[in-house]
Amino acid sequence: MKVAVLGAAGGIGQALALLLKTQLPAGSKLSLYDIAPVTPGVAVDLSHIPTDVEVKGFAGEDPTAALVDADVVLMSAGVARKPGMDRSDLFNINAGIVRNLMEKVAATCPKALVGIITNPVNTTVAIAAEVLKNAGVYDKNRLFGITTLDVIRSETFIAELKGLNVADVKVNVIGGHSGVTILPLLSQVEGVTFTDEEVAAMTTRIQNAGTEVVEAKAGGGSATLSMGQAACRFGLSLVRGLQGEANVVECAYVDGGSEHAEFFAQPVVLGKNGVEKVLPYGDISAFEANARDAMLDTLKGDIKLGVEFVK
Ligand SMILES: NC(=O)C1=CN([C@@H]2O[C@H](COP(=O)(O)OP(=O)(O)OC[C@H]3O[C@@H](n4cnc5c(N)ncnc54)[C@H](O)[C@@H]3O)[C@@H](O)[C@H]2O)C=CC1
Ligand SMILES: O=C([O-])CC(=O)C(=O)O
Repeated sequence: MKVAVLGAAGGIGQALALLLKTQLPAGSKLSLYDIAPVTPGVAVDLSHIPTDVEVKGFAGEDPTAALVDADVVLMSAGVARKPGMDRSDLFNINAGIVRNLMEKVAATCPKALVGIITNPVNTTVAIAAEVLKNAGVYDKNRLFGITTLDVIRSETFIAELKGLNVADVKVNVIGGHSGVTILPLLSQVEGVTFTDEEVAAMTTRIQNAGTEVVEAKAGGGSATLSMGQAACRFGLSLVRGLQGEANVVECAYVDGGSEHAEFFAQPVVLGKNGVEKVLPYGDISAFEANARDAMLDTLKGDIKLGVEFVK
């Protein structure tokens, strides 16, 4: 199994690469690419960790060498937010970066499962899809926006509030990955009840959790370590699905035939070809149905921006 990380010298990329080096199955290959010249050095550094995962690093303008024979590509290349910015403010720089890297993915490893981390995810995934379509290699089951950070935050915050073991808390988060498009389905959390006030406050906290980190880092970037963990969990789930493990389920932002929008985050079963099955997200409360309906104009606008950028 070969996993390529694009943006591997960055805050997320280095954390993710470390976790993958220690957690990928024995015999895997880890391929690190970043425009930054330090990247081969990051690979040398990781290669001294005694696990059976071979690490190679590539720098410069062209990611092709890193992408050859990749089964999974995880992309965090781009710029991150500073206080006062929205994720959508990253579009001007990151849209072009994602487009250019996806052109290389389409040409070099068109069958790879691709997980997009680079923000604004609601839009960059649409950009990636358009590039793959233009190259004639689009397979909707192989492209994912990684929204796992919203899931692990929800699980952490709920466990804290209710005094639970976080390992026992499972939450689906649907929609997209910015502000009001992030919708945790708190009504479905087993064995937990929330007051209306708790639902409103918890939903807002989860939606603003990225900003919480951006402000706490005070100009030093956005979530990197928790995102490294989230992307590692999602990447390992992709690998487990590819290896034929049954019942691997994650929420992800996919082109899954949703009635709500062209791309919509919801639970999916992962398998040998990426999305094996899109799962219904189940019964939701009136509060959640209102929030879902209220997000759709924003989400569809974000997607349209990505489609139009490539066209
Ligand atoms: N999906 C999610 O839940 C989350 C997404 N993000 C996003 O992930 C992205 C990366 O964040 P960080 O790692 O904190 O940023 P960072 O600035 O620490 O790292 C980004 C890396 O991308 C590299 N890069 C820039 N242009 C490139 C190109 N053309 N080709 C290859 N590499 C290139 C840079 O050299 C740098 O090493 C941001 O867009 C951020 O908003 C961050 C947190 C959560
Ligand atoms: O908020 C940001 O800019 C980074 C991000 O996507 C997150 O932490 O969820």
